[in-house]
Amino acid sequence: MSLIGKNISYQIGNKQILEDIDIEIKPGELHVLIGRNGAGKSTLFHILCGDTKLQTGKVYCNQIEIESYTKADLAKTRAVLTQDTHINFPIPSEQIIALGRYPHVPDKTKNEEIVETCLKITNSSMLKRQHYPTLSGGEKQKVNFGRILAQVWETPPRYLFLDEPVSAQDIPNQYQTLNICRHMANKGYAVFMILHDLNLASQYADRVTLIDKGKLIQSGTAEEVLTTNNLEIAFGIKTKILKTNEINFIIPEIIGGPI
Ligand SMILES: Nc1ncnc2c1ncn2[C@@H]1O[C@H](COP(=O)(O)OP(=O)(O)OP(=O)(O)O)[C@@H](O)[C@H]1O
Repeated sequence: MSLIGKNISYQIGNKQILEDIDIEIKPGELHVLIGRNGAGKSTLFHILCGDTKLQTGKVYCNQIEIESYTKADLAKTRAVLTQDTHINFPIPSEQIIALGRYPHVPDKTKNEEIVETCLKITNSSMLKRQHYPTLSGGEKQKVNFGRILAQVWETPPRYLFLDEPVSAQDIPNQYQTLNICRHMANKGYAVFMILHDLNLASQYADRVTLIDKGKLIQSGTAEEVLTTNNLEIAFGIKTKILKTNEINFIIPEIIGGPI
């Protein structure tokens, strides 16, 4: 059981966005995709989760081509947190989380229990009756995280796809979100996320995949991939790596100056 992308290439007009990428997302692993703005992370992410149609290459989810899944089966197999969820009507936050249960058998008691659990673990219980459009950016992100947890809250292995899940969050909420992701991976879920914070990647990832200009640079443990050499190739920055007992901290050289 795993999600495998093979020889994935993608082009828009004359622009090559992705070139011959091979990648595997495994249950039990927290896998972080990193790279510069425009490197092709979101494009790859949306191809792997089945939201963007393949041009070249294949994606197999549990040995079955992702394109042969029905929308309903895919929704039970993997949940996707994107960066923006625009909802402008006055719907209570708990109903947003309840949307995650929509693909499943309508078991009212069980679904209500799952929604309550997902409100609780994302620290969103106090927001449950507040209308979604009135939430702050970080609160919306937590509620949407709760929604995708509710969507795959069944027996693992299932897949969680998260595009910059902590981009709007303060430090305690960042750790809370990533601790939940860690817990889900430990339970046997496959967790695949895009992160820009290299130190969070270093701290939480079992596997890091680094891409640059649509090409795979390296995939491996954080220690193998987050090297001064790779970071200079992909980000064009010089870094120092501070090794501690817990993690390797990446300290970038301050670049740029006043305009
Ligand atoms: N419709 C389009 N026409 C032209 N170029 C496009 C189009 N859609 C995406 N691109 C380009 O594809 C490249 C990859 O985009 P993508 O969103 O995958 O990057 P990313 O690594 O997720 O970046 P970021 O970190 O900024 O979110 C970018 O250079 C982007 O400008």
